[in-house]
Amino acid sequence: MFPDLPEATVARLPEYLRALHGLAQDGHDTVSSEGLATAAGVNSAKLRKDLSHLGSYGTRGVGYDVALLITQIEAVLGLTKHRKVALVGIGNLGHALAGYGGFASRGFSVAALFDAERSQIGERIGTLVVRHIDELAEVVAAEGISIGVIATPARAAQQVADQLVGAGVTSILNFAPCVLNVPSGVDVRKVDLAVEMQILSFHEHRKALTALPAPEQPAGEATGS
Ligand SMILES: NC(=O)c1ccc[n+]([C@@H]2O[C@H](COP(=O)([O-])OP(=O)(O)OC[C@H]3O[C@@H](n4cnc5c(N)ncnc54)[C@H](O)[C@@H]3O)[C@@H](O)[C@H]2O)c1
Repeated sequence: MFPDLPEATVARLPEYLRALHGLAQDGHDTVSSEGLATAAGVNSAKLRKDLSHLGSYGTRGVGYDVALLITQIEAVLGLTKHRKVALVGIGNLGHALAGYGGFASRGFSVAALFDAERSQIGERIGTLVVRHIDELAEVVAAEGISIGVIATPARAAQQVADQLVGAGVTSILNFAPCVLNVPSGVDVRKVDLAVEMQILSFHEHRKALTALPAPEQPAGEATGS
């Protein structure tokens, strides 16, 4: 289904979905492309093109049906199926992710927690208990887990990725700052806050440079035509 959907469009669909859920909660039945674009933080021409890939064009003068568009986007993203996630590495970040209650309403549940450190094993976080990484394969199979989240130090991440793949996980979200090698058929997404900060640093740097006063022209030199 939707084999030609551009990756950039796929990346924007969750933003549209978030905006649509907000509109629905506020009692809106329909929304214009401009209204949805503003709520999602993209430009409206891009939004219309993205949604046309789904066969959704809206109605002239009315806009998009909010409930219908939510259903269409959830179907494309495969969110009609609740997905179970295994979280590996229950340190600072792992604790924050394990305790975050916002995943369930977005179609996911953290179904199992793993760590390699004996002192962490057995800790209860919410309704889950941290298990040893050696139990990964057994739990992934029993729970039907398809997504793994890596929140270990970078030095352990490749080994953990191999264990996840070996256990049958086919999608990995990697928080460790390193590149993972995985077989074809396994999808990896990376989240790196430091990279986002470095991009913002670039913009700060550029703003500072463009704000500098133009160098003074030497006396007597022509300044233009
Ligand atoms: N992406 C981001 O925005 C972001 C932000 C903060 C941290 N990080 C990264 O996330 C990772 C975790 O950071 P943290 O501060 O929570 O680290 P941490 O040291 O507090 O926790 C890491 C956990 O991984 C466990 N671990 C180590 N090797 C393991 C293995 N082979 N199998 C299972 N568990 C193992 C450790 O026992 C520990 O509990 C790091 O790679 C860090 O760089 C990413």
